[in-house]
Amino acid sequence: MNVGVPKEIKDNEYRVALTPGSVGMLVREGMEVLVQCGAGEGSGFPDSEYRLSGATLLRDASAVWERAGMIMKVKEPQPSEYAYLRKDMILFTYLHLAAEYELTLALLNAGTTSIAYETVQLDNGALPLLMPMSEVAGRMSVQVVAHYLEKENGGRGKLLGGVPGVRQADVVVLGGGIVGSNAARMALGMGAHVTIIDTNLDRLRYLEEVLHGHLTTLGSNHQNIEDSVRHADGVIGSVLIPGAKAPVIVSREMVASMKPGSVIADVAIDQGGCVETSKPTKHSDPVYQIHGVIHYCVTNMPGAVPRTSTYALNNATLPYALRIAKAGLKQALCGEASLARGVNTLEGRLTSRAVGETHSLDYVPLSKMMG
Ligand SMILES: NC(=O)C1=CN([C@@H]2O[C@H](COP(=O)(O)OP(=O)(O)OC[C@H]3O[C@@H](n4cnc5c(N)ncnc54)[C@H](O)[C@@H]3O)[C@@H](O)[C@H]2O)C=CC1
Ligand SMILES: CC(=O)C(=O)O
Ligand SMILES: [Mg+2]
Repeated sequence: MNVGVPKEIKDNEYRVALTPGSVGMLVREGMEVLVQCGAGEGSGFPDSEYRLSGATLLRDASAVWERAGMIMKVKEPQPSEYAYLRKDMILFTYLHLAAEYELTLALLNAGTTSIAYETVQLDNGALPLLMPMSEVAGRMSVQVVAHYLEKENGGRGKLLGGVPGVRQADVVVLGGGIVGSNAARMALGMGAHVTIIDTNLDRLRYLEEVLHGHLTTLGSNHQNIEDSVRHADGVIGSVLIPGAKAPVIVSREMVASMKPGSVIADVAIDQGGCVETSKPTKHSDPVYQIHGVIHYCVTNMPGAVPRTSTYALNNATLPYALRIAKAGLKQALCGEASLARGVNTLEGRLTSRAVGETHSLDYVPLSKMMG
């Protein structure tokens, strides 16, 4: 099977789907790997390293898309890439289809088989291909909050950790999963007071045990969210229902109750966001204000630290890519339930229940299509 790696074209997206080292692994297994010239530059990998690893370098994105049996990307295809989608190809990348109606239709109309990194799911519920980027985004979100709390950046001029004799900042983390726990660890490390709110009480028990510092854990309900958000200097949105649109748990009224110059980083924006006033932003124009509250809603946060993110992503995706490329898709899906859960569309049919329910589209369970 040919594996193709086009250059990412989303705003300020510097990650690349395969490192030269990963290309070498695929080539050693007998695959041809087609890499677009310049695809790795943003992550610090020149074309020469890909050539040494055995990749075939192609100048145009169209040539990579046309010749590859499996396209590996980082971000969901952008509208200008929809024309490349075909029936006889596998697309393996982040997709976030619950927040991408047009892309969902484009995949269905083209008959493309797509596997979303973020819905590959182990039997215990863990999301192994989302996890590394959630670790990055969770850690970054605290840098974001600290940055925008500074006066010159529009914030209320508060230091996360305070100083002796002056109260530290209050950071509220909505959803204590991978993003949330990484955010909490960073914020606690900087001396902030952190409140983590989650529906999963076992998760809160665990977090209370492993995290140290000024930490409060709260069950997720309207009252707890309203009270916490009102007093927060920073709010980090990190709830997820895998594959589905994020539940909106912070209302416009709650945002209006926050102090001017406080900051919301809605990391869950790639699934639609968990704050009523959130709308997607780009690295080139990352924030806007509503009710005097700074909103940061960048959908590809890890793209800003590509050297870390590309390696972290490859650690997780390469074993799956090797399995698909070696065994072929059908065989790989039969042998690997976690990968089968990642399939969102198969040959023009929607196989994700969560996406079907979000967009009111018919879906067919994968098991029915595989016979
Ligand atoms: N903007 C960006 O660049 C990035 C965004 N993300 C996104 O961040 C979000 C979170 O991802 P992960 O932490 O990996 O997910 P996760 O599954 O590890 O954690 C989600 C947590 O939300 C909790 N939750 C669900 N409903 C809730 C509710 N109503 N109230 C409170 N808690 C609730 C769950 O119990 C779980 O603990 C996802 O949408 C993911 O795609 C991840 C990486 C980068
Ligand atoms: C998960 C995701 O959307 C990202 O890493 O950009
Ligand atoms: Mg998106």
